[in-house]
Amino acid sequence: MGSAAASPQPSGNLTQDELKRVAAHRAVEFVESGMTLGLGTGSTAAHALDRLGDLLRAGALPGVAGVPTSLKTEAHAARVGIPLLPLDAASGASIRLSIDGADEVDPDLNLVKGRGGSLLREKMIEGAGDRFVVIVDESKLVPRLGCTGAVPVEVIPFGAPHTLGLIRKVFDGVPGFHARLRTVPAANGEDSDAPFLTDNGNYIVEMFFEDGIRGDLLDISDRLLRITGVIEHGMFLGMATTVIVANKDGTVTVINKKKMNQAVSSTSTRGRGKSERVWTYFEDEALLKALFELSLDPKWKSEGSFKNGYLSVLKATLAEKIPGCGLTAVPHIESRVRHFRTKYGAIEVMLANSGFSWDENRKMVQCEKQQYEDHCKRHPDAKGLYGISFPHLDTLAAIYGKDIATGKGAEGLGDAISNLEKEITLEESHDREVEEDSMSRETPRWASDRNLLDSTSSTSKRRKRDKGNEVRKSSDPFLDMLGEFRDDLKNASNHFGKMTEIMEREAKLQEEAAHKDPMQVLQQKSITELTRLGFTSTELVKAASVFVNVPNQMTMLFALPETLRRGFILNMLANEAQKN
Ligand SMILES: O=C[C@H](O)[C@H](O)[C@H](O)COP(=O)(O)O
Repeated sequence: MGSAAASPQPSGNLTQDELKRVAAHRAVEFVESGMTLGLGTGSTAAHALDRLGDLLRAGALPGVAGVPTSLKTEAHAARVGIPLLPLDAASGASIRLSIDGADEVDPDLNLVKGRGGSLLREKMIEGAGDRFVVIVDESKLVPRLGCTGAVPVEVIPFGAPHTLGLIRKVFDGVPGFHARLRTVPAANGEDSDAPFLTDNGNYIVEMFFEDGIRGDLLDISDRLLRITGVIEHGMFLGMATTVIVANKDGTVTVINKKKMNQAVSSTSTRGRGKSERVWTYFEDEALLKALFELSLDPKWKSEGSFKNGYLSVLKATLAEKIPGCGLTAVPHIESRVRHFRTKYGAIEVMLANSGFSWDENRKMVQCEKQQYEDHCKRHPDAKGLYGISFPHLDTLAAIYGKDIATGKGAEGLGDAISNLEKEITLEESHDREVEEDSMSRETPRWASDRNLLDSTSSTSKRRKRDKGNEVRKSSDPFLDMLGEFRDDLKNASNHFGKMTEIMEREAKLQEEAAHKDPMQVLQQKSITELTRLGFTSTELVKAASVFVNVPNQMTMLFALPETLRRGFILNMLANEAQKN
């Protein structure tokens, strides 16, 4: 969509209202010209209305119209210039997208709405559309619906005390439950007897729970709706398709319902039962938090690998944090950890290639769709990442990449070693687990530089290399050389002082290379030179891609005086980045 003004940039110390605006502006990015929208109600949705109004007035979204979920929203939308439609057969069928706030969002993206009294029209309109995007600040995320305040129920005024009694019966015996008719505060701010009236002229019963609603929400919903005086309740079950969360630090997490449902491991563990399980956002968070904590404990992680039994520790932690979650060490947790490690690696591999970048705000990889699809043909682990938020990248980097953050060699060659170590650590971690479990399983294919450039390397080749330290050969000696070089870095990387060893080995490689094809020699020489010049592993890989396509760049590198070589490569990488 077009944009009349920039979305708010994330930063620290945002107020809750600013966070609401951040989420709202992000949601408006989903709006396209010609769309009929469901327009939500409340302080968060109000920011979306303002933003839409700005865009419409700037001529950015021709043909957009909205169906308001309340009288207040109707007035607001009219004020900011959003054309309005009533909810009739035509508009109901064509509502492409609704954007609205919520009072609570649970781990399954069920919502409590209606604390502003607009739940009935909201449910009608948002239920009629194709996509329902919910916008909240982080404070709205709850472990269970009903944790933070009232769950409203719209009832007809006739016989309201009687209906209230029937509602109470549904929760008979539930400790701490109570319900009351909502009233409007008197002018002096104190309680009054005047019932609150919805836009539809109805009353609201407010239900309160001590620690949220426990039990089957659909069943509870049915029981409430079977009460004749009840018109609708504020539990929006299974309706949200996307939830946009503005986090305290101003970053945004986009949780996609489809993605959550697809978030099952594609890995099969033979002989150990099915690993398929839908993980909620909160379960993922709890898992990664526990994994991170374990990674800090040398009893459970050392030399880049988690130790036997760590899955059981994770299981116990999750059982304590999320009672009743029923997550098992194998296959559930094992499979999910592997999923995260694989996707983390896949993202790292993508980001090492030109044309891919990381959108810190949306927490997703940015690239052209075609480029992504081509990449996936060579790197299937990257599938399922296009346009999907991956909020855990930083945590995973902290878990799997923290060993490299030794503070030594923050720049230059030390950095190159560290970065390479990071990838090697990931590979080691996987192999350790393969040994733990003799069952056959997929092997992540992301932990080798070779995969950055050549997808022809097979699992069996890697296994052979890993287990027997045999020298591997691929169809491309240049890539082999990169791999060997990496192995050497791995061996030497425990201490920066081992650089001499690496360079000696490099000299030997060069000597060996002298008997090879002149192009190979040049490639080896170039990579050694780039390493000497202090380029990181990511830069090395990018440069290698250029060298493969434009060998003259290597010739030019050595034609230049040493002092100019680093600048030359930086320039080459910058040009390459611009091209993509
Ligand atoms: O009736 C009110 C609506 O359901 C609102 O969407 C909900 O109460 C959230 O409002 P706010 O964005 O002001 O927190």
